[in-house]
Amino acid sequence: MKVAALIPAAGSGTRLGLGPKAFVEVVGVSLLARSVAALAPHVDEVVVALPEGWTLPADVPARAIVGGQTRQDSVRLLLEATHAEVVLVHDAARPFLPAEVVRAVRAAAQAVGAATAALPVADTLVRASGEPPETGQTWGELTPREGLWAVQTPQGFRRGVLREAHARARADAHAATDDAGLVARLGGPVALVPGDARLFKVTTPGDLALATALAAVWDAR
Ligand SMILES: Nc1ccn([C@@H]2O[C@H](COP(=O)(O)OP(=O)(O)OP(=O)(O)O)[C@@H](O)[C@H]2O)c(=O)n1
Ligand SMILES: C[C@](O)(CO)[C@H](O)COP(=O)(O)O
Repeated sequence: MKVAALIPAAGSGTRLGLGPKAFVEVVGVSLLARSVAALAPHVDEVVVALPEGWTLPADVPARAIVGGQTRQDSVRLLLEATHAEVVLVHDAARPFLPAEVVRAVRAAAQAVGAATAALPVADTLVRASGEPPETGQTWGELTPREGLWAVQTPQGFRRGVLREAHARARADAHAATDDAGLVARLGGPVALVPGDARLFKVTTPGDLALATALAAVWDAR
């Protein structure tokens, strides 16, 4: 059974503020190169969605397409660019991807049809309320965290399952923040596979500082 890694990397990195985020380097290696290196040994091919006008560095073992306006568009275009039976969708912005998570998501996707890495929420959760001018947002309503998981990538799918979910979302003009949610929206089962704290998404300058510190340990493994 052919397996492809699909890497949405076409974002502009607005919150980080350093240009297209996939090309930002952590200790000399880009987020994209780190994500591709983590997935390539586990799959038959790696396909990456890049911002228009950007090219894949020669030492990154992948095939590139031009991404879309949103992450959801980029993943839909990636799905059209492969014939693999199973796909692993992984954010370029999550560079520290343990091999055991890749293996577990792949196995669950093959067994169930859809699976995602995720972690049980460990913090107290509250919905913020209002925007008072001087103090900012205030405590609104406490949200019980029991049973809540924070969703990561990789997310694995039988390709037909995810194609159908994207087609239906497009027909309904439905936007979602991830791909497993599109499958769940149609009533399909999605397995939750234990992720990893190191698999955080590099989103803000604070995350980049954390990534730089972690890279020293990660690269010495
Ligand atoms: N049109 C888009 C938007 C996002 N992504 C990718 O989806 C992943 C998660 O998106 P995010 O972390 O939000 O990245 P950006 O969109 O670049 O960040 P920002 O929202 O701060 O601009 C990233 O690997 C990003 O490159 C993509 O392929 N195509
Ligand atoms: C797919 C994702 O990483 C799962 O947590 C997340 O939803 C991406 O969100 P973003 O706003 O596109 O970064």
